[in-house]
Amino acid sequence: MKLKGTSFEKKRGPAGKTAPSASRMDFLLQRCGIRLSGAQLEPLWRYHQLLRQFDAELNLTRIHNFENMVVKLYADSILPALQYPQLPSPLLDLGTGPGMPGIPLKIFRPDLHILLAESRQQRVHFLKTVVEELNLPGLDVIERGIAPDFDKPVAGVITRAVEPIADTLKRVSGCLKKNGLVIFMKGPRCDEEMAQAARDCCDDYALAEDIAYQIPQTPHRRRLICYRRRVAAFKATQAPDPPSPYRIREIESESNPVFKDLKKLLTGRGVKKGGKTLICGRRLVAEAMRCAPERCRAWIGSGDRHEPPAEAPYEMEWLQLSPQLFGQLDLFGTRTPILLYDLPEIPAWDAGNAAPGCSLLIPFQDPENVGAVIRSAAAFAVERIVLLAESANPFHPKAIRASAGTVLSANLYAGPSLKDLRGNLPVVALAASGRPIANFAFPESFCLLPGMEGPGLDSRWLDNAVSIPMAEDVESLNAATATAITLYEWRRQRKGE
Ligand SMILES: C[S@@+](CC[C@H](N)C(=O)[O-])C[C@H]1O[C@@H](n2cnc3c(N)ncnc32)[C@H](O)[C@@H]1O
Repeated sequence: MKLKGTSFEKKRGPAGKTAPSASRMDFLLQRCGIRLSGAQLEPLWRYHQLLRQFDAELNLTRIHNFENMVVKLYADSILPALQYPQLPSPLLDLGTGPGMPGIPLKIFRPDLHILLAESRQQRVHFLKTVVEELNLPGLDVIERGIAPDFDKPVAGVITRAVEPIADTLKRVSGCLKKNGLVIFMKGPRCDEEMAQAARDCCDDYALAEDIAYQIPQTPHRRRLICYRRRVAAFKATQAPDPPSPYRIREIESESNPVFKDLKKLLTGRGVKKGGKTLICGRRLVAEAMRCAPERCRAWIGSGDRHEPPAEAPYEMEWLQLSPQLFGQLDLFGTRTPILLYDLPEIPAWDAGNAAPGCSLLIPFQDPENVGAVIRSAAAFAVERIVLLAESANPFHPKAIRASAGTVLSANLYAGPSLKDLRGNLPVVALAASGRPIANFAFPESFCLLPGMEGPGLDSRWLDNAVSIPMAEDVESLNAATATAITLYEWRRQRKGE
């Protein structure tokens, strides 16, 4: 992928040092254990350029050396996501200054909804410019100082270089939900602050994590200190909480229009038309609420009133269905509440862009195969998952379940139909007649094309096909299984380099 105003080639500076570039930034991040896709590197590089541009006038950071900026600002901001992957969302970055850690974190973890809170007007102006330029959904600026009267509900707070722990814990008392997390990015010596917090805030917060680590390949030591809130957010006005924050609607009749719309979501066509899906199963529902609370539209229950969990968004509706109606939606018989979930936009795939790595083209018509292959693609860190027009909807409830939820945060793109795939694409196809995979060296950049279930592959792709050896009397492997084996071999070769 080519970035605006730069190139991925290494450049030499005047003194023989490697000049700043996106590829140098990528290299430095990788040394810190952080791997970004091209689609993540581009906005980070753009952010870096804006930070440099505005810094001269606004004095945004004291770190100016390129390599230090990458390591001490961007890598430092991203590493909490590797140390503590269960980051909550929405996540308030309290005192973000020029956007640390919130902006690099958002680029690394696009699934998080991040609120950048900053009290100084000039910095707010810079943040708004960055947010507009990067155009990342789920990245907002809160232009005010956070105090206990700030009552927008959040599931977590993260903060770096702002103030002592106890002060922040008190400051977020109006917005942090019960069981929410406050994550402090600290240096190694913060025991005194923690002792103070234990004295002042132990009724409202419990220490949940204390993770010591080092920025890899550097001597810089860090600590991630997390506190879990034991109590509900206090309203600054002390007004009593309403009995339930959710609108509850009882549905008993098959002819209820809301129920009829829900039933349509049991087919791929209904999911596509309605722009929504049903997520079933306790773990997947919790995962979806954590990753994208803003997409959660309704909590669908039956029988005993299982309240939505504390991290659920208040705007969500609560539908209570009769057991008979619920049974019709409970495709997998989990008997646990189902989530009505807004689909994310799937951007169009740019086939002309020879981006590095693997673009997995999916033609499968069985939603379970689509889900299973997305799960494998996530496991083997495929760069792009391209859904061809023939593919079943990846958000069909069966696909979501087969993907074990990985579809909710996968790098999905919408591709053309099989017949419109350009003949000059660097396609590696999968076919029983192909050359044995063990003798094949995967190129740097390619499109992996498995055959459709049933008809298999169009003959125009057979020249560059690989096959997985099987016992003689077996006709074929399941398409998703064959793809998983191929991805394993691709990854193995890449690691061996
Ligand atoms: C030392 S800077 C750190 C900025 C950033 N977190 C970083 O690590 O680079 C602290 C920032 O927090 C902001 N700030 C301080 N108190 C705040 C509050 N109560 N709400 C929002 N922002 C605050 C300040 O304006 C300043 O920009």
